[in-house]
Amino acid sequence: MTMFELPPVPRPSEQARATAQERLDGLVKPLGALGRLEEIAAWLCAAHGQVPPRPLDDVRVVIFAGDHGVASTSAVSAYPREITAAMVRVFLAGVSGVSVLAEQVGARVRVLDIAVDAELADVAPEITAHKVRRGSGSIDVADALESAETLRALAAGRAVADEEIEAGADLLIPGDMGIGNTTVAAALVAAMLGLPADEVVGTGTGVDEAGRAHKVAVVSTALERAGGQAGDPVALLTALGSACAAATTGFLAQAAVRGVPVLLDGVYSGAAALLAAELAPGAQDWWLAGHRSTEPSQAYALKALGLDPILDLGLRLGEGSGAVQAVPVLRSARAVLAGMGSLADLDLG
Ligand SMILES: Cc1cc2ncn([C@H]3O[C@H](COP(=O)(O)O)[C@@H](O)[C@H]3O)c2cc1C
Ligand SMILES: O=C(O)c1cccnc1
Repeated sequence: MTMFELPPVPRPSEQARATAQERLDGLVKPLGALGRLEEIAAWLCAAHGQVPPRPLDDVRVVIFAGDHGVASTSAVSAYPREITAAMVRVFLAGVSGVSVLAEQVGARVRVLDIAVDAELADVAPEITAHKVRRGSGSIDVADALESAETLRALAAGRAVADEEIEAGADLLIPGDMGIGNTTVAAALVAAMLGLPADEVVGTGTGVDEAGRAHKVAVVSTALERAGGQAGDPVALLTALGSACAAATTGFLAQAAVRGVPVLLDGVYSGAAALLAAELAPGAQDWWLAGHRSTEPSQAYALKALGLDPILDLGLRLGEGSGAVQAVPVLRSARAVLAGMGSLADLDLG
């Protein structure tokens, strides 16, 4: 087991959750009539240790961008590797899918070049402050990273979570950008959960059936090459992950260590969450799943974490685009607790 020590994850307040449930039961509605909204309201109270929970005004998306060697050496995506760097410019220009959707809910978007296979320091120096390397290794033929790079990427993700929390984040959302990353996510989930490649590989950006079969072969080869590291998340990230996967893992683990709620997004944050929960036991108590991706590995990851997606819109974009759309649901859950009258005050004439 690779040594990677994290501070313990605090427990959300069970007392606040119970108080919230009592309050919800007394609101002016039939018992349980607000369904999942009630569960989310109680979850937020447990996270904040108070009833009602605090407003979720400051929502921050962090996009971890990087290239994956598999996309250079093998046809695993419907789009070319160069899209990754090009999309970083789109995020900076504020016209990406997640940029537009985040604006709808007043969330900020920050993009970081963790391992883009291009020189982006001239474009925006601040985005390369946590860069680990240019591209990660092609997992079917070599390790994705050196162990020291994995540790650096994990530390970078943790440092970014700290930066955002210290700047006032009420809610964090991980985003991803990296052509080929659904192949890496599938490999990580398969290795963690002991599943065959064929169960977890999806069509990503839209490969056809032959393309999916090729992805299955690539993931199977990678799993055979890396064999038997399921119990060691750091070794798994080194062998089958990428710098972005490790940074996202560190980000999710550190948010939990700091007791700050997270809305997970799609397939990439699902895979990272599985690893982060292994590194930081109890971290999943601080996360909600924003939406269900069409990628099968996300469903396995969420099930293993005991998380049930809030939205199911058939999205397959990533970037944090699904999670940001669940933000209004969380705000509604809070508003119900903060504003509804009580059944006891009902005037029955
Ligand atoms: C223009 C464009 C914008 C994107 N934004 C997110 N992704 C998403 O698609 C990629 C993963 O799918 P695959 O494994 O099939 O390559 C990642 O970059 C992910 O963030 C995009 C993909 C494209 C083409
Ligand atoms: O759902 C996702 O997260 C996803 C699906 C396909 C491609 N990129 C991301």
